Amino acid sequence: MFPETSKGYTYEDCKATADWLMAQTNIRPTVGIVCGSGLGGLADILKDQVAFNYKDIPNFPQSTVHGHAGRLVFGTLKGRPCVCMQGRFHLYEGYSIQKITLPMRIFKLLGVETVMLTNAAGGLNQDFKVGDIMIIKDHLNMPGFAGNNPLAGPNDERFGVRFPCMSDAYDRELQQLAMDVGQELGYGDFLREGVYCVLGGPSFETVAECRMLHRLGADAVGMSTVYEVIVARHCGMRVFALSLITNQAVMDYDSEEKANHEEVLETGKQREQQVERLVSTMVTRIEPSQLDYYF
Ligand SMILES: O=P(O)(O)O[C@@H]1C[C@H](O)[C@@H](CO)O1
Ligand SMILES: Nc1nc2[nH]cnc2c(=O)[nH]1
Repeated sequence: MFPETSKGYTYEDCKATADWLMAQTNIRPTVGIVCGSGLGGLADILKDQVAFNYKDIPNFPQSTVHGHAGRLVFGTLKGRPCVCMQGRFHLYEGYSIQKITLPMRIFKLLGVETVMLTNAAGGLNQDFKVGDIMIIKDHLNMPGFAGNNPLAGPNDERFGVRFPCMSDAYDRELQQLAMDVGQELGYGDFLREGVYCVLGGPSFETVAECRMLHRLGADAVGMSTVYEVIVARHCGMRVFALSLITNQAVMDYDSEEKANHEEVLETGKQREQQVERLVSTMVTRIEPSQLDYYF
């Protein structure tokens, strides 16, 4: 009933999944949220929850990474209908790039207008500290340089154009909103902005790689988000993204530091509440384009 094609999923496959979800809940989300490693608690702030395990959703992959629960949660945030991925998919889990970005097209078909993505990342900018929240203003798509792009393959114009622009990928009004909300909440001391660089993972970076990425203009390095951003922008959704700097990238051969997933999850736990408040306050200030939504 829900076949996977060699090129990924067709429009009809995505629609079948969206229709299946809409038949199970009458919440019609205008905001879609993606939780990064250790930030799954974001989903818990939704009220009136209707949640689905990924394994029960037609076409959905499974979460295989510790810190990614594997649930799609519908609910409301101060009356705003939202959908939240409590756990995302990564290339290094062995899924195709089309498969890990499938939820963005399903968001679109559910009626989502704004996507808010979070991730855990290593800090390359020497002014950044562990626990800083970096508002992403741009990205470096390293796998993309080698042709690994989620839009490779036949283009379906029902989703978007063949050659989408990416110079405006990260919505500037939403970046400003994040800065304003962050200041109001008293987060000024740990709120930053910068460029996120994606690598394939799952191995963390060598010292030489970190030095190179920093020189190329990256402020933080991670293993996700960029592919979702490309697919979300292709189908016309507004995008906001942030990185929680969970560890300092190792830039020095004398350093005793070793990047590890436990530290990533631990930093996530320590900053989860602030990330939740930032995102939830932003959501309450984002105006949906149509006001006749219901839930
Ligand atoms: O899903 P995100 O990008 O937050 O996860 C990061 C990258 C790896 O999956 C993991 C490494 O600790 O955290
Ligand atoms: N690639 C990469 N991903 C991360 N996710 C969290 N920390 C890191 C890091 O240092 N490097």
